[in-house]
Amino acid sequence: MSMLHDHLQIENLLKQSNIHRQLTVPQLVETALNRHEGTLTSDGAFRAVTGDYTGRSPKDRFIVDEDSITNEIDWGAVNQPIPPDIFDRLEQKVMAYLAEQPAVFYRKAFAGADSRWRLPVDIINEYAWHQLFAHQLFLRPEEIEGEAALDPFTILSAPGFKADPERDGTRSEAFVIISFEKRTILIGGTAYAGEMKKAIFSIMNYLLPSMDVLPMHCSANADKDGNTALFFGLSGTGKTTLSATDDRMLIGDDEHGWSKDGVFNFEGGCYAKCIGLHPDKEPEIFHAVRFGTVLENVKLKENRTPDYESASLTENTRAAYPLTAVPSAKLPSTAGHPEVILFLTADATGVLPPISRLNRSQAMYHFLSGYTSKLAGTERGVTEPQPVFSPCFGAPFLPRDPSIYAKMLGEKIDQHEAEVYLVNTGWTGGAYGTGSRMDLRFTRAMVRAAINGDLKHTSSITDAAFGLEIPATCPNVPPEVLQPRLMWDNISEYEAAASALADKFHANFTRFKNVTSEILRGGPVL
Ligand SMILES: Nc1ncnc2c1ncn2[C@@H]1O[C@H](COP(=O)(O)OP(=O)(O)O)[C@@H](O)[C@H]1O
Ligand SMILES: C=C(OP(=O)(O)O)C(=O)O
Ligand SMILES: [Mn+2]
Repeated sequence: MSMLHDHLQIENLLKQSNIHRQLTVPQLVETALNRHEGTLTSDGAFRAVTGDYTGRSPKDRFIVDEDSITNEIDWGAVNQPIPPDIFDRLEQKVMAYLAEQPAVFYRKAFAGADSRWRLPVDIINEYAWHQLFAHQLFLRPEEIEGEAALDPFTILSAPGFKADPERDGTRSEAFVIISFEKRTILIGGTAYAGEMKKAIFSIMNYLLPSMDVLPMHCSANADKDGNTALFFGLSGTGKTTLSATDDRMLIGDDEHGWSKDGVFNFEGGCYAKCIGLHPDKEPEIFHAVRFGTVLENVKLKENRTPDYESASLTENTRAAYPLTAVPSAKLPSTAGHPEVILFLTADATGVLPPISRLNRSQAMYHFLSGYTSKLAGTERGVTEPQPVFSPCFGAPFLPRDPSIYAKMLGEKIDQHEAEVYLVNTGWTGGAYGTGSRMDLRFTRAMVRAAINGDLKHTSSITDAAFGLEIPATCPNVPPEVLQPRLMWDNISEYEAAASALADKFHANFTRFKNVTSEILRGGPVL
């Protein structure tokens, strides 16, 4: 490393002759191909392979422990502290590393469709395809109006720079470190593109609550009259899949804010899982794979058509495309106050009903619990569904205490009289291994019925273990599918599994101190 680059500042780095600024999509694709960063597929998409890191690496993600934020961060396994001097040294090294690369890519982009809460993001990438990803996922300068209200953050991403844990103070060669005071995100050692967007999401999750906007790990869509639905869910539960449908306008597939005026997307694109992608089942996503789209870790056949069935590189194969690639997208991606809120959960025990209506207590209880499963691939080391309680259905991205977000959601639900449903997109007829994943067509029919109001006045059956109100009928869904106990071959096995899951809910909830009795009433009745 040359001494010349000691104490390099970001502004100086950006003045170097190796910097390519604001390249267009064709320039980025061409450059990435020339640099052998990936291949062109038969549909004109750009396919990249990331190597070792094919999902997020939560154990390598840190927040710099700085005076101005230390009392506001919910420190722990999700938000791991790292000292400022370690960050400073590593930042110098990463900048020196980038300064020595033959080419580095820079662009200005934005997060937040509503300018009042918009964050400018300066993105500096070692790889042209990462810059293409950033172009597609964040908002582009040419498609926004108004001055961004927030001060910018910078992403410095150098996947080829591997940290030395002994010397650099990281846990491994990979690191994702957020400094709120320096307004910088430092990424190295991993080429998984999702780290960039989820780091910006984490920053929005820190910044917005104090501005009276609720940041949410959810997708959103709306009908022509602006009636809005939100789909909360941890990775793989169906946010992207279920929000993309030809009868509603897509607002966004993953990250939104809810302000006093309605909902707005943070992003300018989608990041869809594409394992098993099929044009009949998920046409909007399938047809978004075209020139400009980034396919990440998708296996290609000999003739360069994507093999969506193959998980040989990872289960967590991805397509990154702009909202403009989705015909039903609403631009700019803002919408009214939600009327219907769906909590998506992928229950690997096969116990939770595929859809149930939640009263206020249950809505709060289930939002705080955030019960679901981590599905294979999105996080390093997860290879089969792993039951998890992830508060607010997004714990990995919440710098603050979950109760802050939950309180805001409760107030907004009350104010706007939103209806809340719990939707199990996971297993039925038995646990993972014996049962099967809920049929996507049925889930779509249930979601549609909930949004149309068809489930409001149907008679219902109260679930014996969880006290959840299960509609007795739903258009286009066989009635037995709605009742988990009827789907299991052996009722006593079902009952044992239900009671075991209820116990897990109770045990998990002890982590929340000072919750009201109203919220506690929303828990399992067993
Ligand atoms: N019943 C179901 N509901 C939703 N998704 C399902 C269902 N069954 C299978 N899937 C698959 O699960 C995955 C859901 O992933 P995705 O929508 O990308 O989740 P998220 O956006 O929440 O991370 C998709 O690959 C989809 O095809
Ligand atoms: C990209 C991710 O999330 P999602 O599956 O929700 O899009 C992720 O968790 O890394
Ligand atoms: Mn998604």
